[in-house]
Amino acid sequence: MRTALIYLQEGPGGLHPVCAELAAKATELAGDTAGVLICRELTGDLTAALRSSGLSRVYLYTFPAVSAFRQEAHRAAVADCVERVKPEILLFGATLEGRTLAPMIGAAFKTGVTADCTELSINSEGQLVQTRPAFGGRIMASILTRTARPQIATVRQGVFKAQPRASGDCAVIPCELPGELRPRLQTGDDGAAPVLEQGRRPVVVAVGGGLKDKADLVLFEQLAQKLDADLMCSRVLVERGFLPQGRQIGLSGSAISAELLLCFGISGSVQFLSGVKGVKRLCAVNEDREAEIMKNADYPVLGDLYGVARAMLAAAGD
Ligand SMILES: Cc1cc2nc3c(=O)[nH]c(=O)nc-3n(C[C@H](O)[C@H](O)[C@H](O)COP(=O)(O)OP(=O)(O)OC[C@H]3O[C@@H](n4cnc5c(N)ncnc54)[C@H](O)[C@@H]3O)c2cc1C
Repeated sequence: MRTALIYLQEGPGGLHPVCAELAAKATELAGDTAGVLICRELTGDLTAALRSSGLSRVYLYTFPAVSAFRQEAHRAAVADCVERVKPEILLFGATLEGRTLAPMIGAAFKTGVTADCTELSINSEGQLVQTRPAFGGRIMASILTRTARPQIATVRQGVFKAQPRASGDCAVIPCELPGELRPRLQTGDDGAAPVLEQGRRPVVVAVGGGLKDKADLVLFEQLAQKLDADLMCSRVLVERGFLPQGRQIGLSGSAISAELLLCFGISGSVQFLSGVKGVKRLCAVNEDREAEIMKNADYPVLGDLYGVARAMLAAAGD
């Protein structure tokens, strides 16, 4: 029987939402589905999330002293789990954690990784067909990992639908890392900085090429702070060195699924828009009424991005 293993990432109140989406897809792809979870301790929230995941079992690595994502610790645990389970398929959410780990595991097992898949299926030869946009989104490529195993793919949040289940059985198999890594990890000091994920708050403020100067970011940082929002950007601002790549939305950045996205001075390229498909409401501020983003916005605001941002700040009581 084919086994699909999913990397389970902790999230607010249990697991990251992409885990339930991957679990639902894995059930379609394989008769046997399992997860690998790395955490400080198995909390009640995590246990509840595992029970409703539909996975048959979870391999649990507890690092009591490691409070955040540590790439060396997490890589070692996932690699150990892959050795034990020998899955045909290994899926990661396209989160910062998933995007960091998938290529490391791919390299360790000398197999391929397909990033940001938009569809996964099994062909007549039992291989995983990994479909994703290529050439800037102009074609869809179907990629096979012909011989090496596992077949590894990352998938962004919102691409597949979660299938909420009634609480069921999910066996928890406690695992320990073999070798010298263990004592070092248990002290919590593997030397790596924790990775923080951006763009997960319900409101996101995004700035783009319309921003003239790096110093102008202050206005949008203030607005984001006032709205309790994450500040994100288009690729142009990463290229100009205004903001780090971790804040980029789009095909080669993060996909977000905010309740409300406020875009300032962003044209709405196909690459940018591919990262906002999961957004519930989009407000675009642009001085060009013909800009693509204005056609895609629920609330198009024709005007100068600085003037509108100042007016919003004033309305919010600043
Ligand atoms: C393979 C590939 C991957 C890519 N991946 C990404 C990606 O992940 N994310 C991404 O964003 N891009 C990506 N790009 C780049 C993408 O094609 C665009 O170049 C980019 O999205 C443009 O960013 P922008 O709309 O912010 O800037 P611009 O195209 O410069 O648009 C600026 C907008 O601001 C408006 N504006 C200017 N001044 C003002 C003002 N004072 N007030 C109001 N409005 C104003 C203008 O009317 C314009 O619409 C990728 C490209 C390729 C080829």
